[in-house]
Amino acid sequence: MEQNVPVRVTRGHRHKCKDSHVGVVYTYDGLYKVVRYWAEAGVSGFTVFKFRLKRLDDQPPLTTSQVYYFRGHIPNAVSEIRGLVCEDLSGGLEDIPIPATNLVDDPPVAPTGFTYIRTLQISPSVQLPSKAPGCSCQGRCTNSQTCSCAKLNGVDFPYVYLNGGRLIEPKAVVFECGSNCGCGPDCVNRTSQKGLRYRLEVFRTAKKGWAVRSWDFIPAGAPVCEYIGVLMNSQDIDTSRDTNYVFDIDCLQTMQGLDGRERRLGDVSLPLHLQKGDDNAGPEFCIDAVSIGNIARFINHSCQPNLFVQCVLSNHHDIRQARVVLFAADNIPPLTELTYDYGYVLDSVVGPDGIIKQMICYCGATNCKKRLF
Ligand SMILES: C[S@@+](CC[C@H](N)C(=O)[O-])C[C@H]1O[C@@H](n2cnc3c(N)ncnc32)[C@H](O)[C@@H]1O
Repeated sequence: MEQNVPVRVTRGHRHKCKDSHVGVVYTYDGLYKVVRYWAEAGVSGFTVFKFRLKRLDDQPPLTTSQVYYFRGHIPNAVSEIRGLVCEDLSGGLEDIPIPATNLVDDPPVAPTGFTYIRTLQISPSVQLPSKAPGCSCQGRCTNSQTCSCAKLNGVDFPYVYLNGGRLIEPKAVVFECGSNCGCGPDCVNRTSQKGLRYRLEVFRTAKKGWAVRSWDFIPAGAPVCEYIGVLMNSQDIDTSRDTNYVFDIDCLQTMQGLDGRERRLGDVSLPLHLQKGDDNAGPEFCIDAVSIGNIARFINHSCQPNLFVQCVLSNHHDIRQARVVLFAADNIPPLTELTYDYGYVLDSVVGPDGIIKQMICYCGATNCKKRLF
């Protein structure tokens, strides 16, 4: 205090959860200044020195509040869910129900205007690629020297058998086993094909519409969901209507990286045999989830996301129609909003009238670019 040296504060929160071995969760709360100290008798009669600390300005928001928040509010039953407006948005299609909550609108409304589907719908104008040959393994693929799908990924399987399968690192494209493979549904190289694993909730926000969070801890590298909608030719998209739910399938852009993705993924390039086509031509296919889609259509953008987009090939090997799967980029604590980087280049979105469109970003990240596009 006399030398005016700030101190770092770490707080411990008692937390009985299976993910904490010591029963305490620690959060770093930033730099504080000692503004006063004094001595008083403690509960056992000994003299105890006490210090009053004041948090310094211009620091990231406190994380302590998040710990208290998620500790108290993970419901155990439907009846405990505050602001429930729909018990299962998937209408029973997913193995785990997806409740929707709304504590923002008065009266609270449920998400409307779309139909939930679990698998991609194919627009009649889209020609599907021919099927990939597949490996000849049986049961589970375990030998990366003999599994032809593992070999396509380089030296080893892209996933490890941990928590139901986790991606070791982001890749240009992940080759999974598909319909012509000899292995079964438990194969680790089908990690992204196994449906939802976490209890996800769609919740209403004040400024971003609907959003998604998980009640469960999600470990880094775990698949969260696939972006599902209608697979369309990009040129068939009617730009005069809502294009906010259209995901361009562009593995080159995804991997060469834009802003947040670039930092996270580093210098990754597509395997040579997949580098065909004109890079500047733009994506040929997209997934339109405006009126038909799954949970992924509710996931918002963040300039500091906790999910990343991974292109995955399973039944065929045409990257223009790769599956788009969202994986956890970090260990994600329960009740944290799930987000990914939409990857827009600023001023790249032009309306049907030829005027550049802009959208304000409300992600709240310290490095927020302030605009989505
Ligand atoms: C794919 S939808 C995501 C779900 C959407 N919030 C909803 O209510 O259905 C994309 C739209 O969500 C909103 N959105 C997503 N991320 C946002 C952000 N960081 N800031 C502001 N709006 C955002 C924008 O309206 C965007 O066009």
